[in-house]
Amino acid sequence: MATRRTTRVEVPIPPTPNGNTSDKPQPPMLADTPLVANSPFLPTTLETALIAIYPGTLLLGSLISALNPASRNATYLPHTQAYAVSEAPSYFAKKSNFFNVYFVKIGWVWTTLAFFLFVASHSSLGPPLRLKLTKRRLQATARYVVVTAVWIAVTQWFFGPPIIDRSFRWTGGKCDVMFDDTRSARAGRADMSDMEKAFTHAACKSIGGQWAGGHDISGHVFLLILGSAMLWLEFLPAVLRMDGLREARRIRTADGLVRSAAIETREHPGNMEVPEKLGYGVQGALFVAGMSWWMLLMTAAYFHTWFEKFTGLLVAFTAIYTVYFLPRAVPAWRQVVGMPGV
Ligand SMILES: CCCCCCCCCCCCCCCC(=O)SCCNC(=O)CCNC(=O)[C@H](O)C(C)(C)COP(=O)(O)O
Ligand SMILES: Nc1ncnc2c1ncn2[C@@H]1O[C@H](COP(=O)(O)O)[C@@H](OP(=O)(O)O)[C@H]1O
Repeated sequence: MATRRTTRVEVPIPPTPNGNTSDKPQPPMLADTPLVANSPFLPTTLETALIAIYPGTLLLGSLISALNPASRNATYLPHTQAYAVSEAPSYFAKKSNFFNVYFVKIGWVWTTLAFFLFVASHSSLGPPLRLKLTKRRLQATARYVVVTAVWIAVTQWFFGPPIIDRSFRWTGGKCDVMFDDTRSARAGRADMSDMEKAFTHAACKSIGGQWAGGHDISGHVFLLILGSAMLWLEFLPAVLRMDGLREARRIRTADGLVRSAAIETREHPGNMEVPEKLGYGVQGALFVAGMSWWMLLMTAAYFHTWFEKFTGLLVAFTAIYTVYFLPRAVPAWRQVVGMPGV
């Protein structure tokens, strides 16, 4: 059987505060590992740059809609969160566009496929394409389950209507059904429970009503940021040959002190097997993350108000922070979900 070529990455161990240096890999003894000054609650410089792409994309989209004459002349309809179909300023401004229907609308399927292709095929998590449960694979799955639970709660179901629909109601929105009195709309209304009538956007649309009056967090912005940020933060630490996203991350250890994440890397502190080729898993995740970026830009340019997009970003960032950053500062939470590449 062919074996994969690997590169061993040595992480330079800087001098300890008392001036000692170590030229051999040392066992992960906390007392001997260097302390780090920065807070474990904060992302590294590279992570900050990666995260800044998201608000940057929302700003760029708003700029496109403000400068594009076709957008400026089109009529924006707040109850559909879109421009009037007959005046759509671009193919991507139509809800029926191919990428919306077959990529975003079933976005969690693509994110899930890309995630598990990566987890099953990348050698940093376990033997590629072999059904072996490793701690890294289990913890990656735990991260996926938590992020998926947030996606379900925000967009699909949260002990009844999802959070997006509940927050719409809390901010004064309602289902306006006055203006559709067709036979099918009347039949739909008769079939529905009182709770459905009052609460869900999907049910409101199905009876020909208009979801109007409240704050409608952008589900597209939320889903596209949540899914793609999860993929980036999973595969970047595993493929980077530099310490930008891996060892430069700071964690709080059991003794309450802050150190480099390298000390929790198994086998040898600071060392990790890094395959030379990207492989299908990383390529798949890159493809889904790239498509998500493009659709995020299109959503930013043609749909929703800026505040609805901003709240979509905020909710997605809260979930990403809880799963990918908070564990660094909270050892008990790190035991459950781990850290990618560690
Ligand atoms: C409340 C907590 C629940 C706890 C449940 C535990 C979770 C365990 C996870 C188990 C694995 C789930 C596997 C999921 C596999 C799938 O992906 S199947 C369904 C795929 N569906 C989608 O991809 C739909 C994506 N679309 C949307 O979310 C919305 O359409 C939208 C993009 C947000 C936009 O909504 P609009 O209505 O168009 O505004
Ligand atoms: N990039 C995009 N391309 C096409 N339609 C988009 C879109 N972003 C948002 N929309 C549409 O705008 C509406 C609000 O989206 P959301 O709240 O999920 O951000 C949804 O309409 P429908 O619910 O009528 O399909 C959604 O399909």
